[in-house]
Amino acid sequence: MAAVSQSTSGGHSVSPSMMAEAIKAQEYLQQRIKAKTATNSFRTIPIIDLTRSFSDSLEDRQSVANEIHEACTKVGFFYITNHGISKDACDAALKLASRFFHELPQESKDAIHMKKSDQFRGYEPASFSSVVGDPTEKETKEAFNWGYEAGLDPTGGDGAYVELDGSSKGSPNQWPSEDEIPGFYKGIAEYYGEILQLCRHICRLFALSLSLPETYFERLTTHPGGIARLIRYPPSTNPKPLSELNTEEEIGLGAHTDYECFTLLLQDSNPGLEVLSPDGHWISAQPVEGGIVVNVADFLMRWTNEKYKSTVHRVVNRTERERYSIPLFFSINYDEKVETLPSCVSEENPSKFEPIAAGRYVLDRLALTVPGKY
Ligand SMILES: O=C(O)CCC(=O)C(=O)O
Ligand SMILES: [Fe+2]
Repeated sequence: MAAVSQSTSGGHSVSPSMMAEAIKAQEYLQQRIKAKTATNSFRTIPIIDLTRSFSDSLEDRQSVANEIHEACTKVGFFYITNHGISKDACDAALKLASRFFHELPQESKDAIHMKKSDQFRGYEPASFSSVVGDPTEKETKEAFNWGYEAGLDPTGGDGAYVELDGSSKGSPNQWPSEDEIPGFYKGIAEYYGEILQLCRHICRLFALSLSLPETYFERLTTHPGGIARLIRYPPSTNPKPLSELNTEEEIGLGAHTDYECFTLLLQDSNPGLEVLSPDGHWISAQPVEGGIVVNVADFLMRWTNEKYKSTVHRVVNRTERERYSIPLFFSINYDEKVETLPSCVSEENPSKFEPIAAGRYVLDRLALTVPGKY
């Protein structure tokens, strides 16, 4: 998850060493936004056809994993096609996003406002939060955020779900009333369930891509972290093409990296997502027919000893139409404390990182985006 509603993350205590690491990660992000290095620069985002990943042949599955390895070491972003989620299911989810923002009266949105949640859930009005943690940095997006609950998981989960801070409370999700938006929960559950299972499939490919046993991540994803959001970007009031000459952008979502393992992003047919090549060029992640965007996030970058890249991105709606997107930020079980992956360390390349629990890492990053709080 990129930073959302940081002003609601109260009560969280940060240990000095973890705090130092979170500060370093934040500084590293700022460096990447400003730095211009030719190393690892890219101009296109690879498209990976998942057809062979569903094959009975390990060789087929490994060949897709090899493409993922290439994309993650070079770009940190890729599209997947033939992923098994139908066009109808994707269209239905995007339609639900539009219904949420259009059909629900403002007072009903306010009734589930994110400030009522200590877990970043619910309705997030435009400019309520900013990924850079600076309230003067306005963003045009508005969103509805929810997280994993066992009822949304087609496997039913293992009953051991915990939140980011390691506590297990009841579901902190704030759902709109069924009377006002009939079929909303059911529609969300259908889409979320499919995406969650796709995330687990991708975990198997990630394992193969990192020369690990295919089932390596399975026991770590029995009650995964899975914050998702419906996002609406209003039409641009002054559309400008993506160009080096335009420095004043109408920022939908500021430049950031995601914090978890990886993100699966469904976007509608309007462009808006832009990915920063290390040489300073913004590359448009144009919608691809039937494609879902996958990007490596910071926890996975850390877990792979920085072998896999978590790449800076932002959203600018350059059209006169509304844009909708639905990211899901997939994490291993938040209470799982892990060391750098064994295939990413060697005598010549020792681990750069201490073991850390997945949820703790995300929470420390979020905490830092509350100006003056820690
Ligand atoms: O809306 C998009 O296209 C990207 C959203 C995103 O990057 C995020 O929510 O972290
Ligand atoms: Fe993001």
